[in-house]
Amino acid sequence: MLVTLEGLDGSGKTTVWEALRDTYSDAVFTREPTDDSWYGEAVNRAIGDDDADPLATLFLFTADHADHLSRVVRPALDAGELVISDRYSDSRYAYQGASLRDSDLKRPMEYIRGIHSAFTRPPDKTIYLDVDPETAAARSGSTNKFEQAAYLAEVRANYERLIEAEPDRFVRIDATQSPEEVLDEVEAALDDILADA
Ligand SMILES: Nc1ncnc2c1ncn2[C@@H]1O[C@H](COP(=O)(O)OP(=O)(O)OP(=O)(O)O)[C@@H](O)[C@H]1O
Ligand SMILES: Cc1cn([C@H]2C[C@H](O)[C@@H](COP(=O)(O)O)O2)c(=O)[nH]c1=O
Repeated sequence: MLVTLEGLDGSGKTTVWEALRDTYSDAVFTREPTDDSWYGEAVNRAIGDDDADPLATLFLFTADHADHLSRVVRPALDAGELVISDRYSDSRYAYQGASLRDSDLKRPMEYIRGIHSAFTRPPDKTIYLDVDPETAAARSGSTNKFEQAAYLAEVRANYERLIEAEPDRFVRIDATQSPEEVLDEVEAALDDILADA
């Protein structure tokens, strides 16, 4: 089973993902962008480059996803493992959907979903840590072009569209709560997900 954690920068995904390692010690913990491949390194260069072309950036993230799928996600799922990924394809739909809003693409999010549909493995469940863009930007420190409240507001609107399209896949958690409360709710959600599997 593939469970993903999604949300704005600073929503607390990595804090939760790290804590879950103790409780679900048999699971495979992974993330996007990957932190152990040259594809991930290329993505991180694009994140840090204010002049990086948004369409080129989409394809770098998508290449990293293809490598992540074939090298980590599919083998683990084929072996019957529980995979928990800190960010996954929805990040691309939400973030690059916003970055490409003023491009020549008519419907960027649909275009990006179309590219993925030919090869991706969709998540079985997605835990969405919901936080307002101002809190997200403040917590993340606004250190790069993605961590800006105005941009994150567009990203959040895209996440809402994704949730509206697939309400059964998403579990929304109020991520403005304390870290302890957020973790409790995520663990309860994950227990329910695994019990229903
Ligand atoms: N529920 C919370 N309440 C207040 N602060 C939090 C909460 N969860 C995480 N933080 C703090 O917010 C900052 C960002 O948290 P974290 O790295 O987990 O977020 P993230 O969603 O993984 O962000 P990014 O996507 O940018 O990596 C950290 O300083 C963390 O300690
Ligand atoms: C996977 C993915 C990520 N992003 C953005 C979101 C963040 O601002 C950075 C890095 O992610 P992290 O969780 O802070 O390490 O990249 C994106 O725009 N598109 C994606 O597909």
